Amino acid sequence: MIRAHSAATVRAAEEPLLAAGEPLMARAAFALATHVAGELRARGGVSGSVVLLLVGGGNNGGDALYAGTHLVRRGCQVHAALLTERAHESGLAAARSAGVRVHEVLGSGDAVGETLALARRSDAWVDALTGIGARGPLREPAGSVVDALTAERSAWPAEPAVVAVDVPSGIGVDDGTVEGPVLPADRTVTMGTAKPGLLLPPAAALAGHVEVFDLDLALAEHPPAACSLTGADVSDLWPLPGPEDHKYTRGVLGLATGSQTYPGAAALAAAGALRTGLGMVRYTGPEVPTDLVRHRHPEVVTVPGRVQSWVLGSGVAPDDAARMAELAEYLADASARGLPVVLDAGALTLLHDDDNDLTGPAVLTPHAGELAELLTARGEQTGRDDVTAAPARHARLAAEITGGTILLKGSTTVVAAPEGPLYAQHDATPWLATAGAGDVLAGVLGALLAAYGDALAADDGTLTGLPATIAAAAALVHGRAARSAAGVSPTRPGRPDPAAPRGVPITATDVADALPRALRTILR
Ligand SMILES: NC(=O)C1=CN([C@@H]2O[C@H](COP(=O)(O)OP(=O)(O)OC[C@H]3O[C@@H](n4cnc5c(N)ncnc54)[C@H](O)[C@@H]3O)[C@@H](O)[C@H]2O)[C@@H](O)CC1
Ligand SMILES: Nc1ncnc2c1ncn2[C@@H]1O[C@H](COP(=O)(O)OP(=O)(O)O)[C@@H](O)[C@H]1O
Ligand SMILES: [K+]
Repeated sequence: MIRAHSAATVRAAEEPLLAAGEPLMARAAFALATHVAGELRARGGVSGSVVLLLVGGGNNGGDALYAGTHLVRRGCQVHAALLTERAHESGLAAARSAGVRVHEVLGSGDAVGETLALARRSDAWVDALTGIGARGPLREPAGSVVDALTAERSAWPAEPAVVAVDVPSGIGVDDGTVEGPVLPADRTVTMGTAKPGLLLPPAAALAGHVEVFDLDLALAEHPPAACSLTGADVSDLWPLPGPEDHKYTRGVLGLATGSQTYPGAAALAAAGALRTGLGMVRYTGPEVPTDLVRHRHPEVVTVPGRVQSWVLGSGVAPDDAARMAELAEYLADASARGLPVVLDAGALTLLHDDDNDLTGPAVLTPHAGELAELLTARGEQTGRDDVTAAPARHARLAAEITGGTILLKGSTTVVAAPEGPLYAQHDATPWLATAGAGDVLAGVLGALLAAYGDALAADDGTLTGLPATIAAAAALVHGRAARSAAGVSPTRPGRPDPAAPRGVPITATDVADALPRALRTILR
């Protein structure tokens, strides 16, 4: 699991080490210099390269100034552009005496022009304007300098290397928002632990490859603010059948998805669920989707009976009054029994009305537009663009309002429960943005929840965070299946790797079909 801690937690965890005289900055600076040298080596060589440090007024700038001393020793010509009145005092003194060329660009009257001129001669730029001490978007002149450098770089995308110190300066460190200029990095060297903004959209896309440099911070007693599951985490929680199992103990999922108008959603949710592995899928719905499900998936049972979780609403339009009334009934029944339930598409509108509060474990699976509608219906006027600008904040708000877990779909899927860590999963490929992909995801998620259904229904509070972890796991597996189907290799958020395979178009059915292939590489 990749864990990210808030700025306040990092400060609290650093405090005892600093009080004990641990040279944290010296260690951080050495690691930073090593990574900058690595980028230079990959681009032709370290010695003789020119490095520009973009230095702000705090310890983030201090990290870079000390790193500059190591780079000078490795034969680099190092320039430091000071973009504030004051810079880290001892770092600056060390840099000057090591031979770093210091430019007080504020005094020139043209900080942007002077920094740009230095940048054009450099093979690497080190972004050390702000770290966890930043307040709000970058102030002037740093903001204009970053705008100019970003424009310069987009003209020459491969050059120079950009390495961010701790975080790309200007991102919302704790919430992943991007409210002003930010220089996109190739690599972010982050100190002690990842920061939420390095995992959460939209900021995560600006961080490039994230390297966590271990400072031995005492983080064990501090829960992460955000995390990303890895394949190993998913393997750990995946339900594996044992010799004593039979189909009812493996989990039975009830699907109330699809409608006369949108029957395909029923078949796709069933495909996703069946290939996730569970004891049985029961389908309930009108004639057209029922016939389609029987035809496509003869293993699905189409008579009612006991279930351990429900998926409601994929392929149901909110104006389909008869089908919506059925969904409301299933939701009330699941709530009464404490069964986990997935609310997708049309079923999300059940929660527009605050009479339908959730009592059992529930995962809502909106995309940005559906989340905006839900929040607006519940009195928080929100547009789709507001959600995409601050996905984590809006997902958390919706979780608090409804009491459910929100799985917010997008290129990075964000999961938020009313409490506990946020999850950010960037496992898919843009090829997944295709009709019906969400129905497959609902099926995967419902199947996993069915396996844990009895435990969740009997829970006395010890499994509070489990639906969120399961939701993140479903997003990971679904994303990897999409990648496998499209033939795309693993990615980080951000600039596409020109050397990576670009992949091929896929359908939602291809994603369901690729689930076993993806699981083969995950389960071990
Ligand atoms: N505490 C320590 O000893 C360690 C700190 N480390 C580094 O120190 C950083 C934190 O240092 P600080 O607490 O000094 O804070 P920062 O250096 O992150 O930021 C504070 C500085 O930025 C300025 N600033 C704040 N908001 C700004 C904005 N919107 N636009 C422009 N300037 C702005 C402030 O005036 C101040 O000069 C970490 O991110 C990390 O890089 C690491 O060296 C590890 C050890
Ligand atoms: N740009 C993207 N990159 C990667 N995955 C995406 C992107 N856009 C959407 N997705 C994923 O594709 C799926 C689309 O689901 P959804 O919007 O519900 O479609 P539908 O309702 O047609 O099934 C979700 O899992 C979502 O996270
Ligand atoms: K920075």
